[in-house]
Amino acid sequence: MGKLVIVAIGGNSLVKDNGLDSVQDQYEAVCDTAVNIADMVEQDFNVVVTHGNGPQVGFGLRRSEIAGEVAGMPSVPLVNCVADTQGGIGYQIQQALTNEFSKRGINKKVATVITQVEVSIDDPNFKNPTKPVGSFFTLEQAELMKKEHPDWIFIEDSGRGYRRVVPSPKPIDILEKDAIKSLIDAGYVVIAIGGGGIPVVKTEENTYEGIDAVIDKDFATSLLAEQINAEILIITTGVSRVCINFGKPNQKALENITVEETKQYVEEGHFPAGSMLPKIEASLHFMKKNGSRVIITDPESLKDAIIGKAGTHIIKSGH
Ligand SMILES: Nc1ncnc2c1ncn2[C@@H]1O[C@H](COP(=O)(O)OP(=O)(O)O)[C@@H](O)[C@H]1O
Ligand SMILES: NC(=O)OP(=O)(O)O
Repeated sequence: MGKLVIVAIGGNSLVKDNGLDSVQDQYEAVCDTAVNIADMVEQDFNVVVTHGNGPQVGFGLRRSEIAGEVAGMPSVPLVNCVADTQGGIGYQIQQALTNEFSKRGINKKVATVITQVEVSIDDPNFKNPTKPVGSFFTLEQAELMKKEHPDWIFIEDSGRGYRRVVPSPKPIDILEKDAIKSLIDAGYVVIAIGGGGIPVVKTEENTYEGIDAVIDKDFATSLLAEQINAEILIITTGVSRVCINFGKPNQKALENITVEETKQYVEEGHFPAGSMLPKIEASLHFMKKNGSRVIITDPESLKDAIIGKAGTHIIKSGH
C-alpha cells in the first residue's frame, strides 16, 4: 500500500455563496474535490478523508431555531446538528468518490464512519466560544441580530465579515479509531471525523453522552493522523497558499517553510484564531508526532500540491 495521507477538506471550501448555495451546489463542490482525491489514489496514495462543517452546522442550527420560532417545532441540539452534517457531507463525499472511482475503473471501496470524539467537560473553551459557524454578516447585520438574541456571540472572521461562534473544546480521543484503522487496512478510502467529530463526554457511569459544541476539524484531523500513523497531512481550504501579512499590501504567499519558521510566524501573529491559526497549530502538532510533511492548499491545487508544485509545505528543517 502507498503512503498514508489524510486530506482534511475545509467546510468553507464547499460553500461558495455564503450559505445561499443549494445542496446540489455543495455536491458539485464535493465532486470537484473528489476528482482531485481520485488523482491521488491513482498516484497510489492511501487516502483518508476528513472534512469540516463550520458553515453547514451553522445553517442547520439556524434552520432549527427558525422552525422553532415560526412553527413551534422542538429544537435540534447543536451536537445533533454536528451529527447531521457528518452524515450529510459524508454521504456526498462517499457518493462522489464512489462514482469517480467507478468512472475511472479504480478498484477502491469507500466508507464513511460516524465518529464520536471525546472532549473534557472541564475544557475552558466551553466558557469561551471561538468556533465560527454559519453565514458571514456585516457589522450592522450582526448588531441587529445581537439585539434580538443577546446570548449570541459574534467575531470578525479574517476580513470576511462577522460570524456567530460556538464552543470548540479540544479533541482528546477518537472513539471509532479502531474501526477506521480496520477499514484502512482492508483497503477502503475512509471518510471520518466529519465536522471534527461528534463531541461526547464520558459520564461518571463510564458511558458517553453528546455535548453541544463544534470541534475544530483541523485539531481532530491531526489527532487522527497521529492515531493511524499517517505520513502526510493535507488541509484544503479557501486559499492556495498560507500567507504572511494576509490581506495587507505586503502579503506574501509561503511555499516551503520549516517547523521553526512556522513557529516564528505564529509568534509574529500572522495567523488569526478561528481560521488559519488552528490549521497551523494542528500542523505543528502533527509534525511533532509522526508527520513528515503538511500541505495547506485549495482543493483545486491538490494534484499539483502533492508533487510539490502548489500549496504551502511545512517540513522539518534540513529537508
Ligand atoms: N495568514 C493567512 N494565510 C492565508 N489565509 C488566511 C490567513 N489568515 C486567514 N486566512 C483566511 O482563513 C481562511 C481559512 O479558514 P476557514 O475558512 O475558517 O477554514 P475552512 O476552509 O477549514 O473552513 C482562508 O481561506 C483565508 O480566507
Ligand atoms: N468543524 C470545523 O472545523 O469546520 P470548518 O473546517 O468548516 O471550520
